[in-house]
Amino acid sequence: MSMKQPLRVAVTGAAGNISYAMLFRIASGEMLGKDQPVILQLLEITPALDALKGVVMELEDCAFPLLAGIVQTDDATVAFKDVDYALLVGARPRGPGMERKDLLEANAAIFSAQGKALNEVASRDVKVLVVGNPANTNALIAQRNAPDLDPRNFTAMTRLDHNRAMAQLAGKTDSTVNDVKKMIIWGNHSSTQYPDLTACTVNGKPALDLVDRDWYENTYIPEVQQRGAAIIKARGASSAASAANAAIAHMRTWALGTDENDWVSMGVYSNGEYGIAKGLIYSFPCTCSNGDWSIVDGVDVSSDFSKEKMAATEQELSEERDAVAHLLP
Ligand SMILES: NC(=O)C1=CN([C@@H]2O[C@H](COP(=O)(O)OP(=O)(O)OC[C@H]3O[C@@H](n4cnc5c(N)ncnc54)[C@H](O)[C@@H]3O)[C@@H](O)[C@H]2O)C=CC1
Ligand SMILES: O=C([O-])CC(=O)C(=O)O
Repeated sequence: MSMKQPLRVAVTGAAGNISYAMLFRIASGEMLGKDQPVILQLLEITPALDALKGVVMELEDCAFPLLAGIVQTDDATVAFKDVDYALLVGARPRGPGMERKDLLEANAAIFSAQGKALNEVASRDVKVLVVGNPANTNALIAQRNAPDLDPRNFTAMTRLDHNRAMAQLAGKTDSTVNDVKKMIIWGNHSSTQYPDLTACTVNGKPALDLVDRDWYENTYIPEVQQRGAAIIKARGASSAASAANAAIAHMRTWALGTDENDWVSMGVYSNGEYGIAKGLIYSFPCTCSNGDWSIVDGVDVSSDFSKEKMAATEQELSEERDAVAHLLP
């Protein structure tokens, strides 16, 4: 029997596709460690509570030794009560031909209500990951509606983009993802994101020495940017298992730390780093230790190419922020 106290983990949209690929792995210890019991606090909208009941029955039937309790509710103040981790997944997914920001109108209100609920009842150290799209701006909305919580507690998921970028590069260079270090996704989880290989290495060699500039600019970057849309086209539904995997990895890294000599990409609160407007939730290269993240300092962003790409995705985030100004106290 473990001696650790259970941690409380909220998951919203708990009867949805991503959650179905995620909850069982959280309950088995893949997110917070094989010695860390968890209490799952699951939020759904009222019409989905029956479906949620089925998911909970399955969680029970796994008899996970680390699963110390399950709460199922349609009330955010119940779901977020005293939570240490909150994975905000519940939101509408996009369909073919849509950009993620087209979901802003449908989804933004969810995150202002949930920010307020987190502010009211969550642990003061709660670590929040927003997965629901458009993730960066939804994270901004939640953060601004939680004035009593540190803005650093609110993050948005670009780990899936980071993992996609590593996998595509490993494939191209005939290596494995284990050989790829110091990948960066800058900016928005959208088609303006900038997958940057300037600092990246493969087996210790600069990635940009191993690939053609033309492939990098005209094939690689657009493929990473458009990978979500390609999956929607192929599957008829947006990525779920890979999104769940990235959410678990994001939280695990935040809680348990980054590997030596490497970093991850996280959408985090900008304090003006790299000249990015203060207050935006922008994806930066980050290291984590002791349950805290910090933005990696000193990455070379001096090329015109990098400057342009970083500014374009910042501009899009500013526009999204301005479009939801009415939800930003
Ligand atoms: N940041 C990222 O990298 C990724 C983000 N996503 C986004 O994640 C979100 C969820 O995707 P799926 O699980 O595939 O969708 P889904 O439609 O299968 O599930 C969403 C669930 O959220 C629930 N929900 C809706 N409003 C809610 C509310 N106010 N409170 C609690 N639950 C609520 C729905 O009832 C549904 O069960 C979408 O917005 C999708 O675009 C998806 C993949 C990657
Ligand atoms: O593309 C989408 O709408 C779902 C998503 O965020 C992704 O797969 O990156």
